[in-house]
Parts: sequence; structure tokens; C-alpha cells
Amino acid sequence: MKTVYSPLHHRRTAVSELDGGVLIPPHENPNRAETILARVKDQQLGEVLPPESHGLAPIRRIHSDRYIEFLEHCWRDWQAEGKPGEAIPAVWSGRGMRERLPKDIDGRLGFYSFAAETSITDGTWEAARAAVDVALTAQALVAGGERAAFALCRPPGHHAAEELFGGYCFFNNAGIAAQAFLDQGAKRVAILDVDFHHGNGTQSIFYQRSDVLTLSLHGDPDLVFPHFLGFEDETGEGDGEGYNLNITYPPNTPFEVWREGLETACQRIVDYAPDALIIALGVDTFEEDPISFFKLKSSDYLTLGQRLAELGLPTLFTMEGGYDVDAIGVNVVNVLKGFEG
Ligand SMILES: NCCCNCCCCCS
Ligand SMILES: [Mg+2]
Ligand SMILES: [Zn+2]
Repeated sequence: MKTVYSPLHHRRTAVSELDGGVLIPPHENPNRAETILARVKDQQLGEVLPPESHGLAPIRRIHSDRYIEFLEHCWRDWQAEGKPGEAIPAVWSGRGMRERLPKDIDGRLGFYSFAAETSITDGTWEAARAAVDVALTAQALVAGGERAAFALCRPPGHHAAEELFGGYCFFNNAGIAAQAFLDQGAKRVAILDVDFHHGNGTQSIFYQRSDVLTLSLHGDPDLVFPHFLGFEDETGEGDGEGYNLNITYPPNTPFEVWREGLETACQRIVDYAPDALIIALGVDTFEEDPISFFKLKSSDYLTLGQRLAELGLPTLFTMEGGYDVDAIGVNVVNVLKGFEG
């Protein structure tokens, strides 16, 4: 299986994440991608390719122009105000307030985000753009006939909505790739999110559409991020009714239980008969993950990959979460090796 990787992910080297009332070194750090890349090479998974540039057009198919403009200029505008730290949202439109876009940078940060753990800093724009190019380059490999390809994206994307950043995400790499498949002639695309957290951005982008089936297995949002979306009664709206599936699990869920949800999701995908499958691959389902509460073991990721291969679909893997950096390489490549059989 080919991997697409860009060293430009290093441009996203934030120094602060708001956690527990203090600023900590971010969980979503460059070592994640480097550890995965090293394991890809160590296991001789396949060729590692640089991304081709795809420009803004594919991003504009999913994210609004004003949101893209905001991301491009946020750091400049923040610095212009002489703020000492990284750009972190601190004020939002609470219930009963207005949903209008303010001029001020603090207001705009709140308007375009849903969480405060994700800072914007110098280079975030470049890294987020490169992650999209990585996803689209891998998508082109699959559209061009490869059975599967791995987009080693960093920063991740599944929490990013049309006009929202958060959860370490800025552009929805998997969603942009799904739209690219459709723009190139696919009729139906399924996005299966196996990250520990609900893919709220992916769900909301396609919530009223039936040409993209979105499915996510994740920790009960009553207990974990993103807290305000991802419940099992969210099944889609309008044309999209029936084309969103959320399966939630409690703390300490082991693979034996989690795989039942995977089976349900796989059956739904078979019924949907998509032209392509995108796996939003987070491995924060791992038993040692520092911010999650499932109990999957490294060997379970081999089984996960095997099960996904049985769907027999052209498959794009986009890298999402996973924060036990020592184990992330083994766990990610186990999925891909399991898939290859
Ligand atoms: N104290 C941990 C808070 C985590 N909040 C964001 C989680 C984003 C996961 C991305 S896959
Ligand atoms: Mg998920
Ligand atoms: Zn996650």
C-alpha cells in the first residue's frame, strides 16, 4: 500500500493546548506523524510519496470561503493585536446570543471554532493545506485504480466542519477527499470513522446528503469530546435521513464489544454499496491512549484491518487521532497490514 506524506506537517508545531486549566504541550504533535512514518518504512508497507498540490478549489467544495480566509489570516490578525501567546478561542455565542460574524479577532476565533484546546499559530495554515494535499493525492491513487492508499495527514480533519475548527482539526481531509471522488464520477462514498471520538465535522458536512454515508463508532458524547454531537438518534436530515450512523460505547469498552459496532457499520456499508470507502483512521481507541477510554489492544488493529478489507471496496485511509505516541506507529500500521492480508 502506498503512503502519502508531507514534511510540511512540521509547520504545525503548536506549543500550547488548553487542558485542565493550564497550557500543556499539545497531544497532537509532530512526533505522531514521524513515528507512523518510521513504522511504515520499518514494515516496508510500500512506497512513500510526496503530495501533489491541489490548490483551494477542492477545499472550497466543503468549507466556506470566509472560513478559509479566516484560517489563512488568523495568525497575522492575532499578532497584529500584540497578543503574547498562540491564538486560542476564548469566547463563543452562547445560547440566546447572536450568530453574527464579529470584526474582532477574538470574536472571529469564537465564531469559527467549537473548542478551546486547539490553538492557531504560525504555520498552521501551511500544515493544514498540506494535509489536504496529502489526502487528495492518496485519493487520486485510489481513484486511479489502487486498491487502497494511506494519507498520512497531520493535522487531522474529522472534527472540522464547514466553518468550524477544533479537536486539533482545521480542514476536513476525509470530507474533501469524499467530495473529490464524487466530482470525479463516483455516485456514493462511505466514510467510516473509527477514531475514538465522534467525527462531528464529517457528520455535519454531509448530514443532509445521501451521496455520502457517514458512520462513526466512538465514546459516548455524554462523557467525552465533542460532547454536543454524536448521539445515536442523529440519523441524518432531509435527503440525508438514514445516511448517518452513530454507535456509542461506554468507558472500558474492549475490542470484543467494539467489533459488534464495527460489524453493524460494515453491514450498513454493504447495503449502501458505495463506489469508494474512506476510513477516518484514529487509533485513540487504544487501551493506553491518554485522552480516551476504550481498551483496544495493538493486535486488535490487525483484525480491524482484515475486516475492512473484506468489504472489497477501493479504500482511502486518512490519518486522524491517536495520542499514545510510542504505540501509534504499531497500531496504525497494524490496521494497514491487516488490510493488506
Ligand atoms: N483533556 C482532553 C481534551 C481533548 N479535547 C480534544 C480531543 C480531540 C481529539 C481529536 S481525535
Ligand atoms: Mg469515531
Ligand atoms: Zn480522536
